[in-house]
Amino acid sequence: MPRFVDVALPIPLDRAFTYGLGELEACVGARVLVPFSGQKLMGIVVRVHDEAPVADDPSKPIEIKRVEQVLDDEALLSDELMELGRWIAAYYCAPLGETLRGMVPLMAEVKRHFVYRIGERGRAVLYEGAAKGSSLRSKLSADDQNREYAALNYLEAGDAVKAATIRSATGANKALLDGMVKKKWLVREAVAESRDARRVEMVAVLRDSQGLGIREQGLGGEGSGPRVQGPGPRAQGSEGDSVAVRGIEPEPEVPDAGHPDGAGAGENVDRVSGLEFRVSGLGPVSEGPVGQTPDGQIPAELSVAARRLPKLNENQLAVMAELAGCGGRELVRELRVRLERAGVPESTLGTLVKRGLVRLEEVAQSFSVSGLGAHGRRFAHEHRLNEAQTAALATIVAAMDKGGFAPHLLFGVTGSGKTAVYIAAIQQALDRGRSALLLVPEIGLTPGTAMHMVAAFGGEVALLHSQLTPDKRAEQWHRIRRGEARVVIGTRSAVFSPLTNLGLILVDEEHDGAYKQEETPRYHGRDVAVMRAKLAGCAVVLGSATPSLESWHNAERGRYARIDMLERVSNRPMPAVELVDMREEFRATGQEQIFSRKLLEETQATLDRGEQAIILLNRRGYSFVVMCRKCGEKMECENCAISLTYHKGQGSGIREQGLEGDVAPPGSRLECHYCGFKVGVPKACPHCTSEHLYFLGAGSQQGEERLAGLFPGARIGRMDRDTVRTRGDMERLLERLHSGEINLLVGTQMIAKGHDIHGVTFVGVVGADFALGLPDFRSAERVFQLLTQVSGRAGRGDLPGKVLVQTYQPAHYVHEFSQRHDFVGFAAREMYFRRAMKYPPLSVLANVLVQGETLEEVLGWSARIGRWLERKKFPGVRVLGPAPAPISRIKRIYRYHLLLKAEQRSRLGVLLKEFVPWLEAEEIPRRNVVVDVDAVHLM
Ligand SMILES: Nc1ncnc2c1ncn2[C@@H]1O[C@H](COP(=O)(O)OP(=O)(O)OP(=O)(O)O)[C@@H](O)[C@H]1O
Ligand SMILES: [Zn+2]
Repeated sequence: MPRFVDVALPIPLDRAFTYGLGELEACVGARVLVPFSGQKLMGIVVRVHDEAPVADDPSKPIEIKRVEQVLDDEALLSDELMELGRWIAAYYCAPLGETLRGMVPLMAEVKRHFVYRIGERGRAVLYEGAAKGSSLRSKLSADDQNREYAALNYLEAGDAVKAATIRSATGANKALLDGMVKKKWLVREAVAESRDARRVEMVAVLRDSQGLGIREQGLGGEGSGPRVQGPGPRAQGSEGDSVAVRGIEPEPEVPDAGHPDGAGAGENVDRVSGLEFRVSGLGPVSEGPVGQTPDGQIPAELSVAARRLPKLNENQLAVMAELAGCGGRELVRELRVRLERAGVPESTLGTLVKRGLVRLEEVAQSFSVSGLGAHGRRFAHEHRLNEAQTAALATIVAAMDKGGFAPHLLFGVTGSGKTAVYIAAIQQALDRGRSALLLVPEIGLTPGTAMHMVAAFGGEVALLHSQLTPDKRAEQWHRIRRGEARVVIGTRSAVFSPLTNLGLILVDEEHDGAYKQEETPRYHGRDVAVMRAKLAGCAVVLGSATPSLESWHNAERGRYARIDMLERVSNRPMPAVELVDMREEFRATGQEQIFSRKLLEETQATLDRGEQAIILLNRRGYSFVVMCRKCGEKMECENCAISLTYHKGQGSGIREQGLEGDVAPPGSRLECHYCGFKVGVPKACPHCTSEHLYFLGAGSQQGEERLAGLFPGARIGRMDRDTVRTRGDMERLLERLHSGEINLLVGTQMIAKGHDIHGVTFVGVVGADFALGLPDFRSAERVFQLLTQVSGRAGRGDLPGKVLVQTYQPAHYVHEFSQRHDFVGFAAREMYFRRAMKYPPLSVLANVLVQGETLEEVLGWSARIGRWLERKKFPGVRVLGPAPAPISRIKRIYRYHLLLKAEQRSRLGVLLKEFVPWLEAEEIPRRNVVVDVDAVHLM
């Protein structure tokens, strides 16, 4: 028996620690509790071995500490994920323990109790036992054997149950249960002890992944013929019994049942009688490349192998149908109301839970499952994939079928219908018995994509977003690991989901900076996704209308296969983009205005036509600079080297004529957007006591106020981080846009994110090229992305769109290319600049950020690092700096940085390998020196 384990601990040290095991057993990838400098820490076993550590000084033998507790019987992190963790730690120069900690969201589980679930082997035993009687070879007494069977029976439905509950129901005590865990009949899991009952409610979930073969066919579809988008039945369960199930088909035009005057009793009953299980024989699942059928349909995708068909009475069918009709899950509270109206007894739900057809889950109340019904119906209108989509899908499916690592860049213009391709591709992965992962930059900002997925895959989706509580996150994690959720949608850390048998990884809006983690480990979710696909040996698709130059470069070098979708769906044209030269505008009007005459005209015309307009003002707040007219000083944050932003209060007393020297309305404040620091608006300049304060630069709040004055009849909405704080806020705002309740939307770059609002025909852009002046080599790329993405919101419905961009730099090449929707041209031009300046992707870059509480120590450390690098002269690496970071102080922390530019990654690797030990030897604290490999944000 191995005697030692090496444990990676969540501390900023780049090594593992050896502990003795004693009588305990542990495997690589399991969590353990160990003593560490006076405290108890949870770490992950990275090696199990027999090599006693040798002391440097033999006269002082090392005292080996013991592992206190092993928390997992099996590896929590699979070999694949452990390997990924090691790669991240090495590539991003991060301590392994801190890296692994971020990969398992279960650190909150220590003081928890255990629950038991039936395992695969337990099921086999149960069925065999039923057929042949109990095993004679067991050492247990006949009574204990009976208790074991009773426990298996009790757990058969698959739910997780506490030991105490099992004992009272079956007499099996904890020792007996743990014996069963050892035999792998049962699985043991740690879960949270207590829940805050007020914040949690129950959701009923259709258990379709359990081989029951029941799927809703579509929400409002016609119900026949193969369809590509939307929920379709798929292969599940064992292959043995070939039975195809066409599933439950709710009738098309059922009104949103959640609506008070919606589904009455009659309608629900109608829906019940409309149910049908059609069973037919079936051919093999999907042979041959998809997309080669003449009509562009996916062949054989309706093939479903189901293990057994449950017999249900009418009431039970009603509940199943109701659940299927709202995407496979619904709040129990809501469901009850509707079932009561339909005259279905309350106990029916309980019966279905007992029969294992429906599962109850707890959700935090903030998770708005309710409303999915309405969303589901809106999303449900399905499209037959067009030629480009079909070809894209065929390429992805071919890669999946060929097997092995296959990276792709899906370059699809805005409105080309990438989401439908994602859904179809995920479906194909599931049909092949494999799992799929979809990464999105931020679920809260684009709830649409997630809703589409939930509508399409119902209970098989695990949604991992930032608003999950640690408990919820842990629960989702277990669900995924058990294979109950084979489709994971989430933000960057979802790339660590414990999915097995991955078939496909999709990264939507792969250019988005939100994929970059700005704390240790500073990984890039997109690049980790590619690595995960490599380790899993599966296909990966990075999708965007404005790919990052990194991915574009990889495609040009042939590392990624490129898939193009160059046209919008349904022959919709790209919007016409026009520039307004704001210097001309000033000359003509003699006034500095936020909005040009042309922009106001176009907005008015759009509203007059009954269409919707969007106006981008990419700064939040009212004014983003407050300056003294007399001494010229700007109001800065106490903690950061950043101008304070003026946020206007909502109190009365708003003056129409500017704000100069005036008291701001009640509730007004100056705010730092980096640290959150707030102060009241001073009556006089703190530097020179002059009363002439000057408010410059219009943010979205001012934009809204001005537009309200200019268009009194407009129904205005604002979308920025002040008005949208939660996913719920965003969902409500989008709902009001979809319904047309809002016809003029003003906001920051949030409005540019993948929203698909069909009524928008005009987009106005104010001050977006301001960012061209930022000291970051990616500034042109970012402005191009923003212009293209925001333009992409126009003309997504039946009417064509128009875009007006106000600029002070009309000659900049960003405008030239974005006006023509020419990403390829832009990329070529930008690549030329990157090559000349040796910037990524034509070099490898790491940002070494030195930070500390006093300027002296920061200067001292960065100077020493600079001198060391100069002395070492690492070949193939250029060092820029040390210099103050563009934002030289944030949250009272001083910041200096050095940029390392290497011709090849291996050259940078050589440097970094020596750098970290050198820091340690020099006693420069690790947490004060951040090494940001492939840095995205250089400010
Ligand atoms: N084959 C199709 N025929 C008609 N409409 C389609 C088809 N496929 C998708 N659509 C619709 O086209 C619209 C745009 O699709 P989607 O939102 O997926 O675009 P996208 O490529 O993700 O764009 P963006 O990059 O701007 O987010 C949606 O309203 C979608 O329902
Ligand atoms: Zn600040």
